[in-house]
Amino acid sequence: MNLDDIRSDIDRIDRQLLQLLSDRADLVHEVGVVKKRDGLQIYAPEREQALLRKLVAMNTGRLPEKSILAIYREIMSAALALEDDLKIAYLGPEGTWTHQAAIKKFGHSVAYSAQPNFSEVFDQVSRRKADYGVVPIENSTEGAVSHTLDLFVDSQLQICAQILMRIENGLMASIPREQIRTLYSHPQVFGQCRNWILRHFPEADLVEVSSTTRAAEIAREKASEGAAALGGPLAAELNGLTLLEECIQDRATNTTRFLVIGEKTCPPTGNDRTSLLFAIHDRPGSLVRALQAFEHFDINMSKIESRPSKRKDWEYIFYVDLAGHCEDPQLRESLEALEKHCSLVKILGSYPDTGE
Ligand SMILES: C=C(O[C@@H]1C=C(C(=O)O)C=C[C@H]1O)C(=O)O
Repeated sequence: MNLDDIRSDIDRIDRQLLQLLSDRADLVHEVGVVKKRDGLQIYAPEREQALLRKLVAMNTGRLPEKSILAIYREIMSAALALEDDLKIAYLGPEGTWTHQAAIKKFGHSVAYSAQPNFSEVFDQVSRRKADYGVVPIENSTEGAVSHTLDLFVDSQLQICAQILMRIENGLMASIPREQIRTLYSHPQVFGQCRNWILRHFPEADLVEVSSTTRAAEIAREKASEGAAALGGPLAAELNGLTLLEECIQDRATNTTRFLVIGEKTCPPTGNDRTSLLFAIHDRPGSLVRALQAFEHFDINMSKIESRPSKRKDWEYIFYVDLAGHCEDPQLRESLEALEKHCSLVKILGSYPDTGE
């Protein structure tokens, strides 16, 4: 076949694809009508998850899993945007890792709303100015994002999905490396790059700012004072900075887990994770007995964190992640057992235990 013949075949397939996409959008619209009638949420992370898994398993062609996921993310994003003016709040400005995680989950067709800090993200969703929020919860190198943990204590919002994202930070500036005197970044990123900073910039001042994109803005504005930023490539690109070095985090597999927060949690998918917080009575053995509630019902606990309660000095709140959905009978029973040892138990949500 010559080039013209092949291209005319591609044109024919594109016409079919377009028709199929349009037919698909009509069906998603029908689903939307039913959901609105029945008072259901338009966005269904459990359905998206199942669909993506099924598509990847069905795929026998030459496109890799990553491409199938990216293409379908955008197809679903476009369909969602037609149904509802879906708005997603995230920690801005544009280009932060949280923004990139939000796009990974919701695609490019929905609306995004940049917020100056995590509490504003919670606030926007609580006041229904945004439908969902995206917040980081923990990083595989630096650990918990404590501000996010604290915000869950007084919030009525629920977790409905998680996003796992590989974080590759870089050094960015508009000046040569030798002129750098001050490094700007988010505290989490300083923690992820601690050894690299000690090796390469032991003398530099480190200044914590609200986000990596804010750091990049300052690196642009204060270049003449020797400013540089640590963050993601998108923040560099949006601020016209040069990436002087890539992948500077101390661990190559540096990954952040982000949460999608909304008004409702997600129905069971068969592979779920449940997050909750609890406070124990101040007496000997309380924590052991609380945790035995999980062991007794054979529930796997994949994570535990503690934070000061902020109500009373030296009183703590524990955050745990459990395998399973809060509607699973076994998990329900273990939570009932847990309540006997606690002054507070709050389920933060159950959601698919995958990262797409
Ligand atoms: C179509 C649905 O609604 C939304 C759109 C989806 C899609 O485009 O496939 C999937 C899940 C939902 O976020 C559905 O729930 O089935």
